[in-house]
Amino acid sequence: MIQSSSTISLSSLNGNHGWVIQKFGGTSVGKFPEKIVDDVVSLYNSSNKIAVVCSARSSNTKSEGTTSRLILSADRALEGGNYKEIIDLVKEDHVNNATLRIKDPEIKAQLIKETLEICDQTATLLHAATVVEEISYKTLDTIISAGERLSCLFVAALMNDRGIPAKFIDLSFIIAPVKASAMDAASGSSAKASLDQEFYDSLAGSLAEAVNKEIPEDSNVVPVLTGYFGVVPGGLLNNIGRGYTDLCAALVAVGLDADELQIWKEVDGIFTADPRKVTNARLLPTVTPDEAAELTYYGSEVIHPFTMEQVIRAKIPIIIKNVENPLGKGTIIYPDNIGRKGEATPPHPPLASALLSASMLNKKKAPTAVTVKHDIVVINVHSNKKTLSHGFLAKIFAILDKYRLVVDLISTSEVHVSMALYNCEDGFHPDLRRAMKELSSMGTVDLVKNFAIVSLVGKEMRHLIGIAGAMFECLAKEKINIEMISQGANEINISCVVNESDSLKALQAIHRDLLDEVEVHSRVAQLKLEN
Ligand SMILES: Nc1ncnc2c1ncn2[C@@H]1O[C@H](COP(=O)(O)OP(=O)(O)O)[C@@H](O)[C@H]1O
Ligand SMILES: N[C@@H](CC(=O)OP(=O)(O)O)C(=O)O
Repeated sequence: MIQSSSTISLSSLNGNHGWVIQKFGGTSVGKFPEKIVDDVVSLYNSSNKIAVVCSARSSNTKSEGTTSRLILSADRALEGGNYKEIIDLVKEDHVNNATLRIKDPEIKAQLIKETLEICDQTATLLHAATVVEEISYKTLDTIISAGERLSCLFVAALMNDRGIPAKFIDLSFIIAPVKASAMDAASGSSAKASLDQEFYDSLAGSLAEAVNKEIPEDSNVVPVLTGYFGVVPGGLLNNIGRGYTDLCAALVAVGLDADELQIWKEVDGIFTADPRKVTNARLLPTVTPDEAAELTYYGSEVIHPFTMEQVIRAKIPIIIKNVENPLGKGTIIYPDNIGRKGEATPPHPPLASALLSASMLNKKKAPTAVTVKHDIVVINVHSNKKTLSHGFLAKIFAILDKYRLVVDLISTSEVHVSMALYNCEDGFHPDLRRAMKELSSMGTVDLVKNFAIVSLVGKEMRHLIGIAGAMFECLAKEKINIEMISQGANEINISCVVNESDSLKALQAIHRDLLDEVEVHSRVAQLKLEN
């Protein structure tokens, strides 16, 4: 295979031939597994040692994928419903996939046998849950682990089938179980659970050990690691959430002291806006970890936010690339003020900017991207106290905390609080209803749905006076009503809540006025003249 310089990993360009970690999402495994093997893994494994980390298979969208099905099966088991039909769907999907895609009869038979075993073990676990009428976070995590085990068994089999020697490595048991005390068990919590840096460092070490044990140093066998990495304190789903495979890949990269972490998706990288919604959206060559985290949190699911801290601490760059376009340059996520492994720290920003031409400066001082988070509800609480009550906010947060509700945006006065929260249910999530009931003891409470959060993100926005005004002026011009406004404490995000029905118009108008290249130059020059 011919390699253009843009396709070779950054590490091999630097003359290193160390580990490169490649993470593949569930929809890529579902839709293009042959491309993963033939076009991506084979492109890199002549120049680097490759470790592959995969998520559970989704044949269409993530919400219909294996992890979502397994979570549904657990819900069904708890309600005493028919969990078996869900497991049968998972079984059928994986057996059909193996039958269709694996050519070698021996590899195929072994894969189908192991697939059936995992599905049967999961059904047994679900049956046990129906008997005890309870599913602990550990049980739920073990149920969802089936997704990554099934998917990685398949990917390893496909690689072997297509001539790339590969070995399946199950990371489900990498973490020693945290023994819950009788008191923890009674309160349903795991008080000693702590996902601190010490935990992550030791986990990264264990992940590297698992790889080194299975793959000898001079071997060309590609380890295929389950993106599920065991029962973390407090639960993987509970404490890290969906998208945990990115974090797994990051910790593998840290443990193996990799030269880079590649996150393979179905888009060319990170764009100035969702390219499906904004035709002029531009691919960004680089973004900082803070920008990537804000974009993910506010609707552009680029990378799990916990991933960045771990790899950047180890000075490992992250590259987002497209499985369908492996020759593309992708987007590099790395801070602009920290040197990469083996490199000196780059010049301090003022010195760096002094070297840039005036036109480049104009280009730099613009927002980076605009994003929309859908399925937002707004809760308004109006205190019934006639005088200032210092416990008002504390009480509200205690109630939200009790129901594990996360507030995306908040605006407050002494007696009034408006909060925007994510709610993906058709109606309202039961915990949201319960919280509303408790909040109503404090005053008048109303809950309104069908909103979206529109966020403008960019590290340069800290120094761009007038940018908030420009964003809101743009929305006013489009006659879009703004329900709430907030500027993130980190100053790289300005967000507002608008009606869901206006969200696409808002996204496109903000991109046109503040991110389209031609518009940005004149708009930013105008902001400078005004100040
Ligand atoms: N700013 C953005 N840049 C790139 N993709 C974005 C952006 N905002 C939203 N998206 C959407 O995020 C999705 C992420 O890519 P995809 O590979 O499908 O996700 P996953 O790997 O999680 O299954 C794409 O469908 C893309 O349209
Ligand atoms: N399968 C898991 C973990 C994951 O990371 O998925 P993905 O890489 O497809 O976003 C989930 O759906 O949450």
